[in-house]
Formats: sequence, structure tokens, C-alpha cells
Amino acid sequence: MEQFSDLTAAQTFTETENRMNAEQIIATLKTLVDDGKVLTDPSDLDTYGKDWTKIYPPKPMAIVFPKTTEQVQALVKFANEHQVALVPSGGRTGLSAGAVAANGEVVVAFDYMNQIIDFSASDRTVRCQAGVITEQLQNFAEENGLYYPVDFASAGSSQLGGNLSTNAGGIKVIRYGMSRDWVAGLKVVTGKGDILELNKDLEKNNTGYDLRHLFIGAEGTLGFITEATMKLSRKPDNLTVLVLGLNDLTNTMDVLQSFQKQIDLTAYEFFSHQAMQHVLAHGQVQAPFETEAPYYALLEFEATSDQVMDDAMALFEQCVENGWVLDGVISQSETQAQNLWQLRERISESIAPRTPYKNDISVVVSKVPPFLTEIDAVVTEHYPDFEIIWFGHIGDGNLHLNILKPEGMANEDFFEKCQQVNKWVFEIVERHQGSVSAEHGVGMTKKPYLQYTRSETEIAYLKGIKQVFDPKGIMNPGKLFD
Ligand SMILES: O=C(O)CC[C@@H](O)C(=O)O
Ligand SMILES: [Zn+2]
Repeated sequence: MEQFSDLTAAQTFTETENRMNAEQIIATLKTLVDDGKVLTDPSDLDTYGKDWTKIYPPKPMAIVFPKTTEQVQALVKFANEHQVALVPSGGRTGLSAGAVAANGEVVVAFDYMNQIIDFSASDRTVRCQAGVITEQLQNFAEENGLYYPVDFASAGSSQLGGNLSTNAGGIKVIRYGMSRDWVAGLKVVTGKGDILELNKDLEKNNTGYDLRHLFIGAEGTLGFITEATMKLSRKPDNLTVLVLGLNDLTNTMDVLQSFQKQIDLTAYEFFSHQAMQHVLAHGQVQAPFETEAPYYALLEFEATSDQVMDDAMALFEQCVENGWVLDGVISQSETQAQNLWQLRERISESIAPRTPYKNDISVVVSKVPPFLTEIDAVVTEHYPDFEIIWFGHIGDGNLHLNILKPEGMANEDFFEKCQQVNKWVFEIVERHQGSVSAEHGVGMTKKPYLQYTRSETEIAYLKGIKQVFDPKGIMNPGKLFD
């Protein structure tokens, strides 16, 4: 398989003069972190060596759990001296193999750096260690009458350091932006072993290059994020969900435009009928209404007054009159809103048993309908036996394309065919000036396709930046680019 061949380069990485053998490395690691914080049992190597991607078998040398930034720094300095490859690991919920250790690397896991260190009500900021779980941050904000708005289905296990390293997006981007937009400051250990305090939590700081933003989305290739000060927002008021059955794909954009003229949406998601069928078959969730539609849109907004609710109902009726919407349902309580969200949030888990091949692509919102239609046509034409599941954050142009493995087809055959599909898909992405990864990151799975989104010259600059922060190439080698 093409992707496995990329790993050979990383394998030769440890074969240098300063190399220690595995036993010596593990013995030294034990001196750099607290007692019992180096694991080498096969089951631990398997657990911590991988994320949610299933393509690459994990093969780390050891897992270390630092407790402080200084311990992370000691690990990085040691790794530099002896050319040891380090792979940062958070909640391991990634979908692009950005946190997979497949070549004898040392995994640096942040499970024991999970403290909320500081909170400022007047600055509306919270200082977190990198291992803080997204939901822990969301709950902390709520306990203090505030709101951390970056949200996604894996919020219960994803860690902040991982979210920032992949600039995670999720279901509220249309209103609140990506993880990047909520970072006031970062503490990092660079690939060279320097500790940097980036931006000092300032709202305004125009003093040249903002290195904070280089570490966000770098997928751990420049160094480790060890702490982050996150901004918080006011709590949204009376979040209300509307699910609509749409006549046609282009209607998703018509509906979006009509609503946005009058109401600030906090989410605008879509899913196909096939996607919903999988969720319903998975259990515990009910269809929103009896009418069957090819696509469904989920809108969320703050129903702050009766007027907003009346406006939403009038807009809904207008959409029905225009022939865009076939049916709809609106939540009347928080529980009903949460239940409607299940239709969207449970898609990934409901299709997981079918070995889905995932793409996470984006274009500007106005191009979504032709973009999706073209991709759908090309895949269906060449692989009519592939089931295609479309869903995603259509309000910000981010589509999740999952291809399900036909029953009885061997995994290897399926992945090989998906490589071919990728080529077609990414040619369309390139033609529409889109991205090969909207929110999941490049990691190993999208690495061969980076040039469809980034020019050769741009990639050369990226490599130059990597060289500055990580001259020995110890940080997450084999991810993003070679
Ligand atoms: O499973 C996927 O393809 C997408 C996962 C996640 O980004 C989502 O939006 O639910
Ligand atoms: Zn998503």
C-alpha cells in the first residue's frame, strides 16, 4: 500500500551515530519522569500508540507520561542528543493518524498533565495543562457561568493539547470559529528543547510574528504544547434546534442564506438520508419526522425572545413555500434539542463497524453543491458497490465523506481502491480551491495529498519553519510531510 511505503524513511531515523539501544533509552526515560510513568507492556504500547485511525499498526518503543513542562523539556533534550523520535499523544481521537507511533517512537502522553491551573473571571480566560479533556474545560466554564464553545462528538475524551495541535473545529464553527480562535496564550517546548511563553495571554500584541499560531495546527511537528490559556464566552441562551428535510442539495444553501439574513445561527449541519438510516439502525434515536428527504439540515440558534422564535417559524414556512423544505421539526426543550443533535452526532459511531474510509474536505460555502455533486458522481460511477455517506458542517463548507467497505471485500483491497478514489476527489478539491483536510489534520493519511491544497513553494516554506524549531527532526516524524 502506498501509505506504508512512506514509513521507511522514518524507520531509518534512529539509525544514527548517537543511537542508544531500546533498553538504554527506556532506562534513561525512567530517570526523566516520575516513578511508574514509563510503560512498555504490549497492551499499553497498543493503546497509546494509535489514534482512531485503523490503517497503521502501532509499534511504539515506550509510552512516557510527563507531569510538568520541565519534564517535557528534559525528554526533548534527551531525544535531541540521541535522535529519539517523539510522538505527542492526547485523547487519541484523531482521524488522520497524526498521533500514531508506527516506527518504534517514544509516545509522550499528557494524561497526567490534566490540571486547570488558573482562572480569571475578569479576563474571561482559563489556564489549562495540555491534557485537560475538552469536556472538563466546557464544564469548568459552565460552573463559572461562562462557555467554552468549541465542541464535537469526541469532547468527552479529546485533550486540549491535541485539539490545538490539530486546530480542531467541530459543530459550532459557523458562529465561534476553530480552536485557534480561543487561544490567548501558549506555553510550548520547541523541538530544540526551549520553553517559550507565547503571547502572554494578551488580547492585543502586535510585536511581529505570532508564534502561537504556528504551534496551533502543527500536529506536534514543531514541539509540544504543554499549557494553554483559553478564552471563554458568555453562555448561549435557550439554544433551539430545527431539523429540516430538504428537497435537494442546493436547497441547503438557499435555506442557509435565508436564515442567516435574520438569525445568527450557532450551527448549520447536514446529513444525507443514508447517514440517518445508519444512526436509526444503530438504535436509541428516532427519526425527526415521517417524511423522507434526500438530505437533512440541522440548524441551531439562540431563541432569546418570542420574536426570534416567530422569525424562525416564518422563515421555515417561507422555505416550505419555496419548495426547498419538505418537512421540519423544532425543539421545545433542551432535552428535545439534545435528542435532535443525536441524529447528527451519532453518525460516526454508527458507521464505524463498516470500516469507513474517511475524507474531511472543504470549499467555500457557495461551492458546496457542485463540489459534492461532482465527487458523488465520480465515486458512484467508478465504484457503484461503495456506499457513500455524506454529512458535516455544511454551514462552514466542511464535508465529511465516508466510504463504507462493501461486505466481503478485504481491507487491503478496499484501502487500495480508496487511494484511487482519493486522487479523483482531491483533483476536484484542487479545482474548486478547497482543502484536503478541513479539520481532522494531515497526519499520515493525508500526507501524500498535501500538494492538492498547498503549493510546492508553500510546502518548502513549511519545511523551513520545521527546520528552525526542530532541526534534528525528532518531533512527530513522518507526519504532515517528509
Ligand atoms: O467521522 C467523520 O468522518 C467525522 C467526525 C467528526 O469530525 C464529525 O464531524 O462528526
Ligand atoms: Zn467534523
